[in-house]
Amino acid sequence: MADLVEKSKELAAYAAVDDNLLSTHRVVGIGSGSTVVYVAKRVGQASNKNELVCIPTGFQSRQLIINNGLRLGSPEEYPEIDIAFDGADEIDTNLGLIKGGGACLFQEKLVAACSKQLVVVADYRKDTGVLGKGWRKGVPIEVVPAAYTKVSLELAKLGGKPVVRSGLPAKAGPVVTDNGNFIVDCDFGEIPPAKVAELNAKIKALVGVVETGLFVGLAAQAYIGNADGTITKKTV
Ligand SMILES: O=C(CO)[C@H](O)[C@H](O)COP(=O)(O)O
Repeated sequence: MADLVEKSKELAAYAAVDDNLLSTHRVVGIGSGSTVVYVAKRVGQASNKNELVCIPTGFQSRQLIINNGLRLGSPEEYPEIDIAFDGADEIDTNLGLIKGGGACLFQEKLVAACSKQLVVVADYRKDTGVLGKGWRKGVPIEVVPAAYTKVSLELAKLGGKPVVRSGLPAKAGPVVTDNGNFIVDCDFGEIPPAKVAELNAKIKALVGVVETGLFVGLAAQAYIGNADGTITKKTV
């Protein structure tokens, strides 16, 4: 099982890079998570790797860029990104996403918003069709620490079950993001594809919320590695 999942991540990532990284591309966003490890490896093998600048979505992503011999840039220097590759926790039929399992959702959304094209790479477990059906419950929400109790109360009024993400067993207390904030994982149950944008807007409107892990209208394509060694390609 673990081998199948790992193989499907590699399949999806390699195919996504091989199909979409063009010789004309110069600025490439590199997402976060275990599937993106294979993206960074494949970009590091590209014939035009020395002409690329790679924009990270967090600490892990920076390390992947450096360790694969790629040139590191920042959204500050490169606010226009040709293409970005990133993982997802769940993918719906409109290519709406839940992201932030690795607590990198703010920088992931920043890079996605700067990119002309976001290509999602994932194993078959993430292709849930409807957000909120996956094994990892809840929408990750990055919240300024001083506001977490206020925001949690308001998320409950929106119908969610908020839980501040704990750092245990590595840390007693909340997970702290690369931006110094907390993550509140809020379970809203199943979110129909047509309702994702509305829920995202309601959460974003709460004072103290930095960003949500709901990605709406950002992904252009998804590459899903299947357990049988095939790839499902989805576009909007
Ligand atoms: O959003 C993310 C990190 O914040 C990841 O892309 C998401 O959690 C998927 O990770 P993986 O490829 O390890 O399943």
